[in-house]
Amino acid sequence: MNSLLNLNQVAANIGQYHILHDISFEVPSGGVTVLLGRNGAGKTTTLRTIMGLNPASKGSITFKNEEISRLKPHIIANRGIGYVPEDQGIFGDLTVGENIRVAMKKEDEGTTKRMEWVLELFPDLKKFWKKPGGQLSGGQKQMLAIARAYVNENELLLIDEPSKGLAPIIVEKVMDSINQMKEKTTILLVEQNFMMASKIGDQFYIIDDGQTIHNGQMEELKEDKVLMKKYLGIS
Ligand SMILES: Nc1ncnc2c1ncn2[C@@H]1O[C@H](COP(=O)(O)OP(=O)(O)OP(=O)(O)O)[C@@H](O)[C@H]1O
Repeated sequence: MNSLLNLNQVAANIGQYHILHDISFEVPSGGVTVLLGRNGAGKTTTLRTIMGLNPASKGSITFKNEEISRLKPHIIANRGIGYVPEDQGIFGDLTVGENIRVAMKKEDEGTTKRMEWVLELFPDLKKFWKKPGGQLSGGQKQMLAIARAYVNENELLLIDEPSKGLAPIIVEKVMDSINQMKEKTTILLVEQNFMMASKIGDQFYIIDDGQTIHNGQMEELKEDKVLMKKYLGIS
């Protein structure tokens, strides 16, 4: 098993509700793996389950061939998985610089280099370094959320719907940035915007009603109108 992350028959509950029934997929090292599916299919819950925020009730989750499904979220994060949640998780009262600093796990050369790189990628963050996070535009908040995860020495980034609520032109910008980031780290992306996902994704898994039901290369999916209509509602 050479995949970076592997989920095998994972189930998870939220309170009394069985939300994930059978999630199985692999994320190879490098590139972008995309989780697709309709609203409420279980994509966000899958990412939360990987992070231990919503622990798995059954099945196995391995990261670099080690079982992580029974570990606490901060331990999982320290193993090298960064998480950009759907609500971005930035501090509205802290400046851009402070938001990045509090996210840093180390202040070493590697962290400094990654920070410099990500500030080149998102020049707005440099420009608004002293501005409170709460006063940024939607796109800038998304860039800040991604930068906070990227500055740490992670081998895998989980990014939940980065296009959500953003204007098309800003979506393009965020997409270009993730495309550049994929040269440096492995990305597991949840995305409803199929156009965006298909441009940057290498392989995909479709989740429906808490189960992984189909997977393949993104190039193939673009040609499969029947599948897109049936599970993604795209015609
Ligand atoms: N706190 C909660 N309590 C009860 N049910 C929940 C809770 N959070 C999510 N769910 C349910 O779990 C299911 C999966 O939700 P999830 O957010 O993982 O879906 P998703 O595929 O990410 O969709 P979306 O893009 O709409 O967020 C949905 O039916 C949702 O209603």
